[in-house]
Amino acid sequence: MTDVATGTIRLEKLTKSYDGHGKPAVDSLTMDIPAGEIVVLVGPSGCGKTTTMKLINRLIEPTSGRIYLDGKDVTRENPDLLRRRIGYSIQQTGLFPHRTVADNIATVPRMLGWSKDRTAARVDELLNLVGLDPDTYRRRFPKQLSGGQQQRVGVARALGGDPEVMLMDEPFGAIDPLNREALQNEFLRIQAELKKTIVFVTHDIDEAVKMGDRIAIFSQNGRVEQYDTPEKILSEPANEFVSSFIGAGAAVRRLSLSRLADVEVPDNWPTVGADDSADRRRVAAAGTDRDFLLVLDADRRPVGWLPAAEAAEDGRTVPLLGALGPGDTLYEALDRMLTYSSTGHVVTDAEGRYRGVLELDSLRTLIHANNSAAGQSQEVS
Ligand SMILES: Nc1ncnc2c1ncn2[C@@H]1O[C@H](COP(=O)(O)OP(=O)(O)OP(=O)(O)O)[C@@H](O)[C@H]1O
Repeated sequence: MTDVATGTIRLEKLTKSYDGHGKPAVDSLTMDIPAGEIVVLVGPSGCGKTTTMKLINRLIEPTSGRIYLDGKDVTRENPDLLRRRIGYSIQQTGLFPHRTVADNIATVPRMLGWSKDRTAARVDELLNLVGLDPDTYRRRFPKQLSGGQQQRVGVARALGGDPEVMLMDEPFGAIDPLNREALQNEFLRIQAELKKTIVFVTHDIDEAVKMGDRIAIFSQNGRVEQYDTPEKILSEPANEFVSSFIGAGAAVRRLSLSRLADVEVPDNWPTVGADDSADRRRVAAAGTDRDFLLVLDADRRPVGWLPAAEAAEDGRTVPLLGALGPGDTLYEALDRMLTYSSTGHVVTDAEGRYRGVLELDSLRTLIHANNSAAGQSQEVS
């Protein structure tokens, strides 16, 4: 087993029975968790998600079965040593209330015996990584932070000793939807850089679809009903349990898996330059039946909409609403269109330059293509 990638986890027939409680909390669970991926455990309350996590880092001991890390059996390894290789962040953040943010983040580096300088540098690096200014936050105490900031510190602390594996138990559970989305996005950005092996628990299927490279749908007693990519789970649920767990709206959820960077956006919208003369603007307006022309600056960055009827006048534009970038998904595009009822939505590239304009009709075409690719072309029509 020498060629196993760092961070690979294998659970083999893992069972946890609590004394005096009939059925095991986790019953003979076998699961391979590939290195560098986010695997999301999702399922109803009491199905054994948290127990599985705690078995992985040996916060609780299995009744039977084995745990392998990097191909090595760690079922009997010293749990303290094991936990230094595995970061753990939980819903209630578990921050030490009487220690500063810096001290909290330094927990594992200290345990590992890092020097003061190396630890301090690591704390600042991690604070920057999770989007908190070190000078502002390192000396604060947890209660002087908002819930979302505490979550960020929790994530930074879990990353402290640069672990191979991160276990995250509903890490964004207690956060309001807006901040939750921001944290999810930031976490995905961090993960794109760090490529840790992450086991992530949630009860929210939307969060699972967004965060997971793979999703394990648990039913009861740590029984896995399906372990697959989000695409497969949404388009080919393995059984009734999975179908009912993902609920209605699987086709809509699947939209959140397609990014605008990966689809073709119509780029034939009439445009004019911000410095164009009134004459040129008039010619452009005469050549289209659109009500608005899109105005681009010298770098082809969209600056506003020009009403075609006033194209020859002073060139005053109407502001752009809800421009879409390459990281936005078809789901976000649809949401934007329903929120702002304007006809077209500008799509830009990573540099903010004009790529095209999406309208409800062109979006519908993309959605159909997306659903056909998943083998279910009839769901959204
Ligand atoms: N210390 C314990 N003693 C006895 N039973 C326990 C103990 N901890 C958990 N259980 C039981 O084991 C089962 C699985 O619990 P677990 O916390 O893993 O579920 P979960 O899927 O994480 O649930 P939730 O989504 O509600 O957090 C439950 O039936 C629970 O009551």
